[in-house]
Amino acid sequence: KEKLEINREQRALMKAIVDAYNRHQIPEDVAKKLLQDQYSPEENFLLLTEMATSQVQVLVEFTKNIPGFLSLDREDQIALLKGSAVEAMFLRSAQVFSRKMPTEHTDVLEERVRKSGIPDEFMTPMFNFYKSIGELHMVQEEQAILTAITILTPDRPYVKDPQAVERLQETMLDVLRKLCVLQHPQEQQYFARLLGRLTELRTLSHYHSEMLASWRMNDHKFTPLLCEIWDVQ
Ligand SMILES: O=C(c1ccccc1)c1ccc(-c2nc3ccccc3n2[C@H](C(=O)NC2CCCCC2)C2CCCCC2)cc1
Repeated sequence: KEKLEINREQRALMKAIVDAYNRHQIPEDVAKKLLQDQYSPEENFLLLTEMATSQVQVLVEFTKNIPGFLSLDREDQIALLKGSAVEAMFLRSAQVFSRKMPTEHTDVLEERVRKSGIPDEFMTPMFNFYKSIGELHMVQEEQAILTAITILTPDRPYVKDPQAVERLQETMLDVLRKLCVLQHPQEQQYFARLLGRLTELRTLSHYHSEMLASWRMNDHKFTPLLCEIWDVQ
């Protein structure tokens, strides 16, 4: 029977990641804003670009605290951030959506997102993803480590030393696997289901440039950081 308990080193790794994840929260809670008012597509697009810009800054700070990340090749660090930013944004949006709140608030939030200006053809895959994340009832350690695993994906474009990234990712996967067994002893395949969400996340993120281009309004303005990260303009 392989050793299942999380050893001291893994506990330190997990603590470093969860502390960083909690320290770098999104400043303004977009859900609160959306629950307050119904905005026009233009206002919603502005809200998205503001939220997404601050989230990318938060993501960079979080990533710098992933043990081992800063010892990767500098250009690979950039390639990993660029390659995971959209996925990290959808993952964070899913976590915002599935946060514990009264049912009527979730319904209003869903309505506001549905009517925000995002083209209809993306609604089903996007909300399927949000709901599948919600059903997992992830604890914050799992959310933080899953975000780190998403960032440390070796097969992002332009990564020169994927093996170095794979070594870091495998360390995270091992901690997450043990955490899942400990946190969800009844659900045998919980860890596998969690990883399955990353596949769904990658598929959803492929749409992102069309989602942006067909946001129901014209002359979409982006911040320089988003132009860099989202490959737009
Ligand atoms: O089309 C999208 C897209 C995806 C990738 C690249 C570019 C565009 C695309 C991108 C996010 C959401 C999205 N799904 C959400 C679920 C719940 C709550 C808000 C959500 N949002 C947006 C949002 O602000 N997300 C924050 C969440 C914190 C981290 C930074 C991002 C708002 C923006 C105001 C209008 C309505 C949706 C919905 C759709």
